[in-house]
Amino acid sequence: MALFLLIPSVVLLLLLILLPITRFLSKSLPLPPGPPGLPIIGNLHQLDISDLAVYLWGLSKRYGPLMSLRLGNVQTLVVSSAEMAKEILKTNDLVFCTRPILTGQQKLSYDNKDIAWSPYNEYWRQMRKICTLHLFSMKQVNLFRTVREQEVFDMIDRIKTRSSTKQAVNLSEDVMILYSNIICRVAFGKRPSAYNYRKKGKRLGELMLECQVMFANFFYRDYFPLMGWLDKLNGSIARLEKTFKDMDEFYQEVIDEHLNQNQPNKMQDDMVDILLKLKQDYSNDITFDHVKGVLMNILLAGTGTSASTVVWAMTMLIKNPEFLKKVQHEVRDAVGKKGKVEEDDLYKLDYLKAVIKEALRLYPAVPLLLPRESRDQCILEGYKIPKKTLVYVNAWAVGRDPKCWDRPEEFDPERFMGSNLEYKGADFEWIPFGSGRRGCPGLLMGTTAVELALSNLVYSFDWELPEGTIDIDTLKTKGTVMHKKNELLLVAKVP
Ligand code: HEM
Repeated sequence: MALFLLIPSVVLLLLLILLPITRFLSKSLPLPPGPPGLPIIGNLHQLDISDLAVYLWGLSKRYGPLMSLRLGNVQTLVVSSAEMAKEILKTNDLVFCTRPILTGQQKLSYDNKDIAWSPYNEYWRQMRKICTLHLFSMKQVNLFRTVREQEVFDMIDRIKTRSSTKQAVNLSEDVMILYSNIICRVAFGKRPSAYNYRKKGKRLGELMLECQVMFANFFYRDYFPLMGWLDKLNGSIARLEKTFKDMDEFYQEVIDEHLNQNQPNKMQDDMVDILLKLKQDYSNDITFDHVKGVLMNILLAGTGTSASTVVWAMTMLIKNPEFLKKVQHEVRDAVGKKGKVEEDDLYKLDYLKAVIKEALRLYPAVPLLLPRESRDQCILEGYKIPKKTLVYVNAWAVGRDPKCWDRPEEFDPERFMGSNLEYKGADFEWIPFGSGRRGCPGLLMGTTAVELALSNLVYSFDWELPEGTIDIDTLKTKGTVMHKKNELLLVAKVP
């Protein structure tokens, strides 16, 4: 009996002694190394935001795969190797699975009532579970198959018309139109052009662009809480309010249209219908603001990411014609003279999938993933990571980690042939969709739409550089989604 009482007492005593010691030790541990900064602003003045992922990758070669920066008041960690990405996204996922509160994102997500920018909490857990089941599941993705096929075949027809005049095709523009059409039809039941009649308001495409600008905008209050007044003074807050109001009017119009049972030409069960049904079923938890927040995620997360992936894949294929030939051979062989690639054919196209994976390794659509924030203090590799540290996982750098990739700068789809690297994010040397609790829930929807478009592009045309063009540049845009900066202009020839 005495022993029965003695053992727990000893354990308790040890805990009482050890806990303060570990706390003390972890407090005295250093932060990960990083470039020295200036008082008050820290490293903010050094950041080259025109090509942030590449700039941070360069710095990490000097300071290591766990690198500290101080952005104004905000302690920041940049992660640049597969090994350390695994520490953040898997081993310590529960510590790093919340998002920072950022002014632009907070406003445009109705106070984080969305999925992407919501902090990690009970609301997010429920909403993500519900949306994964009802919006992003395989069953749901399959339901929208006809929309994807119609839109891709329409794009191919448009390119065919232009190819007969030998005009160069602006693939960046065509592919962006394609994915805006697909996402709007899947989400609202209509193409975006249906909303372009708006006289007072802006067109939907312009509005979406404005949201992206606001997401990437520098708000003083995010880094210097006492200097938020500067955001008012320089007009950032007024611009954000205006963007919010325009978007809100748009969502409201779409919702009113869906609530009106008599609307003409209505497609059955688009995403707004599903969200409105969920709002009814979970009337205590889901409001119109939640519906609008999730709509914002679908609109903005689903278009640019897929479009940039197709454009980078085509850029890489044109720059490496031997791989273009191989992938054309695979697709044309598998599909024969049918005239188009349908979704049923995609399972036969291993080489095409390898091309897309390799393009995503070298040009991940979201090169710094979405930022995370630590929910608690934690120790990594003997360094202290304080609570509320802003965390960037640099997928651009991870995809080029020489410890994981042979000839990392070379485009070679064959490295993915026969490899079991999967999209789901379990392999940390390749994380274009992130991983763990906050990994991309739209992965299946995104990859299916990318595979269908790319396979039809290489099946239907032979591609050449326009006359007088010697090579294609790989300059990138700034912002969360990394597009090719200069539009991809190519000549399409019907074989
Ligand atoms: C090629 C296409 C796509 C790529 C490369 C991509 C990539 C990503 C990445 C890197 C993240 C951040 C993951 C992290 O922090 O670990 C993300 C999050 C997210 N993506 Fe995607 N995405 C794509 C398509 C889509 C589509 C089609 C949708 C929906 C229509 C979507 C919806 C979302 C949402 C809602 C989140 C936030 C998840 C959360 O915070 O819980 N994505 N995506």
